[in-house]
Amino acid sequence: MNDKLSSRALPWLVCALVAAALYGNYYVYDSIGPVADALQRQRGFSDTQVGLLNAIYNLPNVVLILLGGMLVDRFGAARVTLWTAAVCLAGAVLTALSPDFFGMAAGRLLFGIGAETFSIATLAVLAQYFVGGNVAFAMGLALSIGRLGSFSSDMSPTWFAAAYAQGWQPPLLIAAGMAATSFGAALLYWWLDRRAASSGKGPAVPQAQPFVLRDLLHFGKAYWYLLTLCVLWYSVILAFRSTFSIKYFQHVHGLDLATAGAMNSYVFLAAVFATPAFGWLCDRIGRYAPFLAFGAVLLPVAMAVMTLTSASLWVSTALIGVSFSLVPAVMWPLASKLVAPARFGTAIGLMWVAQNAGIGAANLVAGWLNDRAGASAQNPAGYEPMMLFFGLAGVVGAAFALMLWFTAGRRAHEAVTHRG
Ligand SMILES: NCCCC[C@H](N)C(=O)NCC(=O)O
Repeated sequence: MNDKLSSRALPWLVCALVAAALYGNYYVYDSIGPVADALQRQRGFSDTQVGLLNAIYNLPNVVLILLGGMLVDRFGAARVTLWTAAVCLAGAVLTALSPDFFGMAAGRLLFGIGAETFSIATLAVLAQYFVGGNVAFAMGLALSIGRLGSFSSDMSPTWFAAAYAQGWQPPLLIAAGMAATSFGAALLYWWLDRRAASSGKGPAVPQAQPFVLRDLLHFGKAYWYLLTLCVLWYSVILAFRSTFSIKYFQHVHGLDLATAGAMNSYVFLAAVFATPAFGWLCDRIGRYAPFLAFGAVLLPVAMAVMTLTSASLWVSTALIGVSFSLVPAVMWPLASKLVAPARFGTAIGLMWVAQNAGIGAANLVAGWLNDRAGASAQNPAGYEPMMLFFGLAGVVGAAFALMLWFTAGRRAHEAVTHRG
């Protein structure tokens, strides 16, 4: 491998491949929402079953994320990225080809088992290759390309209208194709990493930082407020935007599938550009907690506008778009400021464990509420309990963000780096 490629271009080439792998992975994650209505009409799935297809992604990860972190430490980020991309591909193929609900759920389970560990491994890859600098920018960039995958999934009813016209299965086969692309990118990265390692030009692999239960005692109040916000905010945003929103737009606001998907997609599109921009802005002015609180408050406001007013869906979509761009841009850097660097792995691991439990539960509760109230195109009012549930969760999340701001996020607090 030539020296120039190793020293300058290699980290960015790795970043591009990781981003491409994340693109396919996020596309598959969001592929259920656009076919939710078709699954109900053509296969007779209830909303509880539709919710379960996404909940089953999260629930095993309540335990597996910790194991995934250990796998990355034990076998290295490159191998785990490749293995988990293969597991995700197998899951996506099984989901698309299954003749019944149980096979499909098994596919989504397999995909979930691979996907969250895959995400952790990709973060570890970037941390290794950008140890000399630009790590936050590289991570923000890769996350943005992942969001582009979510955007593409929501736009797929427009881009692949012919596939959607044939029913629920062709769109899921396209998702399986995206998983194959993600695997291809992971394979290419793994090959590049091996070549770099064998020529002595690979990244320095950092000392493993295992999950240490005792560390939790050292986290201050502000960390627990942030964790609670992380659980509630991601539960609302992902259970709503990635599972039920397209169907909700179709049934309650009378949009056709392509328009509903496009409306949902603008949230992700905004995040592609705005997340790194907000991150840059917060870094420049050195304030995080007020921006986090502002983003968190916008979510229940958007839910209220969507449910209680006759304002155009554009208004609530714009509000959710700002929230979806601002909160992740601030949450992860802020976490790194609230705990000592040596405990950062434990802090993030615990946030993702709780986050997965929350998103899984929110998908199940929302589906159950819709079924109980008979939510459908003929009974749009049946969606009200779900929206109330999401609204209340958003309000509690915003309250924790405000508490975080007032206890540990004032200007004087943020001027000093917390030592945890
Ligand atoms: N691929 C969608 C689920 C991502 C969950 C993951 N644990 C996470 O929080 N990623 C960061 C993000 O904002 O997507």
